[in-house]
Amino acid sequence: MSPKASTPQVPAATDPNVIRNFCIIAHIDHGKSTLADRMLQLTGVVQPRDMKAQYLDRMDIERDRGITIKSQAVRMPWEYQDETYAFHMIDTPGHVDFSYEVSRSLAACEGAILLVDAAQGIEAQTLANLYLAMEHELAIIPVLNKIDLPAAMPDKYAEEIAHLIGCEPDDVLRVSGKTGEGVEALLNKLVEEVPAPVGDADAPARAMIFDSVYDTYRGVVTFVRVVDGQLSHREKIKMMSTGATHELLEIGVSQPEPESSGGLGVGEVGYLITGVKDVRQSKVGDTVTAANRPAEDIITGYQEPLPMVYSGLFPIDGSDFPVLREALEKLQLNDAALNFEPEVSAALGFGFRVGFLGLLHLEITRQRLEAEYNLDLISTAPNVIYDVVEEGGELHRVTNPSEFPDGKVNEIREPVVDSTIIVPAEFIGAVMELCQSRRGSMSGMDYLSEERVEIRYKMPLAEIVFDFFDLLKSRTKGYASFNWQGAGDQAADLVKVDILLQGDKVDAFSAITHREHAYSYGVKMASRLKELIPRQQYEVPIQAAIGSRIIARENIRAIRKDVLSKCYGGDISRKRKLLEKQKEGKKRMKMVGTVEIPQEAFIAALSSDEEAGKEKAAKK
Ligand SMILES: Nc1nc2c(ncn2[C@@H]2O[C@H](COP(=O)(O)OP(=O)(O)OP(=O)(O)O)[C@@H](O)[C@H]2O)c(=O)[nH]1
Repeated sequence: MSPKASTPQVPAATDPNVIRNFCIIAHIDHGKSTLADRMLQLTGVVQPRDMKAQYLDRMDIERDRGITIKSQAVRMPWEYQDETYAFHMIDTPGHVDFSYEVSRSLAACEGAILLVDAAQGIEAQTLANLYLAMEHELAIIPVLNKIDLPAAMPDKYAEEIAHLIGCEPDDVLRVSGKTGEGVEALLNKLVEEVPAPVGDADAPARAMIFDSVYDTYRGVVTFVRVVDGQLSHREKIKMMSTGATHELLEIGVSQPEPESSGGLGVGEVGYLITGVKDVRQSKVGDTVTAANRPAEDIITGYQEPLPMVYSGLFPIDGSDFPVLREALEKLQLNDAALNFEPEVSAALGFGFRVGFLGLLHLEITRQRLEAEYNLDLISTAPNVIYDVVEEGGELHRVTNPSEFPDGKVNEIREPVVDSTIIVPAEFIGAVMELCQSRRGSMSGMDYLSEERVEIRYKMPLAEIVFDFFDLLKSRTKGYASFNWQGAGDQAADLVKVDILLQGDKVDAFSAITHREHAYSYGVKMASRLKELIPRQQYEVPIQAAIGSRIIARENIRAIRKDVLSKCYGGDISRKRKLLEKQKEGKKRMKMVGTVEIPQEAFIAALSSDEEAGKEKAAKK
């Protein structure tokens, strides 16, 4: 292919035969960033004087402040047997909530380094991504890292990895990202083992988006891998899922600082800037083509990011509602998976029903809303999506327990997941017991080595979203690693439990649970609320109900709180002060039916068991 007009640093449309696209699959802390540092150094793209630990991670921080572009894909030159090769190292998000994005990053590569800490062995998260890489038919380069550690057991873990991917233990490379030992050999191995990209240079352009990020100054920066043809500076491009067209204001590669070029050709990985302001116009998995000569077929595998977990977010101070709306809209610019719609709750006022990819996604979003936008929020208990088939055959997608139909239903379906747990063999019993108590059914078990096993369970998503991982950790002394992926849905015996105060339903406390767990949920909520709601001037019954059937009941006894009782003598100003204070307190009460509930009671009742425990202890 003939090179096109280009800036001096980066020739556009490099010969695909010298391109090697790879990613690094590793568990947190197994040393991905440190190894990447050594590669940047050895290939000479970062000069020794500019080198700082975790170079690429630091760029993230800068990007968050809007200064530079995050380096999702770094280009590095490498001399091998008198030829200069171009490596593209592509970053993969690590967490299961973002597994679709992981899959797109893998689809942009031909090879993957499987990086395993030589003192720890492989973990469930790594395993899940390894299987994904195998599905994409990537060349796998197994590598043990941290061999400089005294605790390293490379022979033992080389056996484990060899057994897992079907190679010889001697094929497993041994490196130290810290000292640099073995890294050069690894780079040579990448040239030898990772296939060059294949594509049709003369066909209409097709490039797959594997990441897109919002940059305050430059708008959306889209990372693509060109499959066929080529994309050039200033040309009009088209997003194939939406048909929207944009002009390519800038195109280039990161090495690792962004450097613009004349274009990108077959097999090349780089970034595009079009000036759009919203990542939803540049979605991960979508295909980019040239507007004046569009391709016919999209690159397969595109999926809309689908929320798996829903939760209601309400500002504690009702007047913050517009701030919350604006904040969510801003976050959405950089998070195509976040979706929300307004929700009104009788108990909590105006807020939003927000869909998330998983609990981590929820936590990150909530933290960002609180930290960056100074919001105090109540989030309702997260729930999964249920398909409810009513008696007449009508299908309801229920994302909020309060929408659960009251009438008779034919069938309720809930999402299930395939989960993988890796533990030392001594904990098999504990893991099985826990999974079974969460309605899991075992789908398999394999010994990775004599001491470590991989256990697979099919489980309802609703059973793992809350506290499953915490329980798993505590029952396995912290040794378990856990991963899951969606596996469709199945029918289940589920019911809605309502909580009533003085006979009125409190929508924020309604929950959908398995029939067997309904009773314990009802009892728990009723007794928790009894503690949290102050006595009123009349008796207040708290009830838990399935439909019209009451399954649990507590009473808050009547009392009139006399704030002046301790105020002896005639100091009128002190009395006034106490009465003022009482008035202030009342302002923060919410009226639910005829019952006044302090805001704090909602927060405490909706917090997890663990948090509730902490709060209780703090009060004491
Ligand atoms: N002794 C030794 N320590 C290493 C080596 N590689 C990484 N480390 C250390 O292991 C820890 C984790 O390394 P990182 O490179 O941050 O690991 P990571 O996988 O990128 O971690 P995340 O960014 O959290 O995903 C750091 O304290 C490193 O200094 C190595 O080869 N030898």
